[in-house]
Amino acid sequence: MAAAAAAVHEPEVIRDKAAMRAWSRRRRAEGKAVALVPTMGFLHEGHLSLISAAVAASAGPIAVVVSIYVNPSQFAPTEDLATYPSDFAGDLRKLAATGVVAAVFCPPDLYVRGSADRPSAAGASGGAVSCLEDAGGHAHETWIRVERLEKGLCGSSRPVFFRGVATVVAKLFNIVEPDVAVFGKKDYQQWRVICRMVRDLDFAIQIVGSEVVREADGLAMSSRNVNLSEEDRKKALSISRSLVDARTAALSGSNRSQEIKDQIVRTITEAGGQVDYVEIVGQGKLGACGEDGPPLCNLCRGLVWKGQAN
Ligand SMILES: Nc1ncnc2c1ncn2[C@@H]1O[C@H](COP(=O)(O)OP(=O)(O)OP(=O)(O)O)[C@@H](O)[C@H]1O
Ligand SMILES: CC(C)(CO)[C@@H](O)C(=O)[O-]
Ligand code: BAL
Repeated sequence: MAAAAAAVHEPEVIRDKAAMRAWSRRRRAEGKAVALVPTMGFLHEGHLSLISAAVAASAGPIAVVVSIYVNPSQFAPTEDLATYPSDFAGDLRKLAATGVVAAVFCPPDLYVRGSADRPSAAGASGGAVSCLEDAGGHAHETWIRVERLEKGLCGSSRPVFFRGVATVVAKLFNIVEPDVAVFGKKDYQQWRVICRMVRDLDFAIQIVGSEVVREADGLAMSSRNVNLSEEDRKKALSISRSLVDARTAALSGSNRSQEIKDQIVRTITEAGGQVDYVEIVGQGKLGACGEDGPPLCNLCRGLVWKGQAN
């Protein structure tokens, strides 16, 4: 017998901040919890798993909002803002097919821009640190910095990334006013930064961290995977392979974090990859684990690394 087709539910598309806030308030007045899944679009199964996690997080009626916004302030001018993949029509089809997404928030812009005839905060001669700071005048100038957690790991090669993420997520929280928000542990440092911001700034929002979704061959799903050539994709498999080996070493009793890190670097380098960093850290504070820090007990889930897509 054929399986019953999943219900398709066309989500409401909302582009305006005030309309989004009003929509959320109406859902709450109806007795529903509002769950937010922030994304930058070009959706894949990893994103859809966050939607399932949002539904699972709520005991009662829930209205799920997925935001699609490629946030310029988290990109350095040297990064790929202009070429970030997008397929809005495809995203809407995927969201409708889940049957559980009530609204898609896709604002054209979330920032107040300055006027070009007034000096830029970055200086008339440029010097912008993110893709947002090109406008000057009375442009956006308020930033959230999670001062310790934003440093190191991915923050070393992307010094304005977490400032941009924390600020845009706070803006999304203020606009959507969710009860629950879901983030992927693929971006492990990002998830921890957001948890800390929510704690420190008293946002009344439950933050859910959702497990990494991988392709059958182990590659973590990621929107930017579409940019990989067949050859690069094969090289990228060395990332998950090296992590599985690291976990095996840790589970079999190794407490030598430097050896484990060296082995990860070797596996990726031998496959033709270039390593930004490999660190073994505790899950909460993201501080060093192993020889220089606390014991390696959290290794299996606390590994954080950067290659493409954790
Ligand atoms: N494979 C995955 N498993 C679990 N969560 C994921 C996965 N991929 C993305 N997410 C989560 O989805 C949310 C939105 O991520 P985003 O839209 O940047 O997609 P992405 O695939 O991470 O893109 P990129 O290729 O830019 O890293 C984030 O919370 C991210 O951690
Ligand atoms: C959380 C986020 C949507 C903020 O722009 C982004 O960093 C992402 O998609 O991971
Ligand atoms: N999910 C990560 C978003 C970024 O790399 O900008």
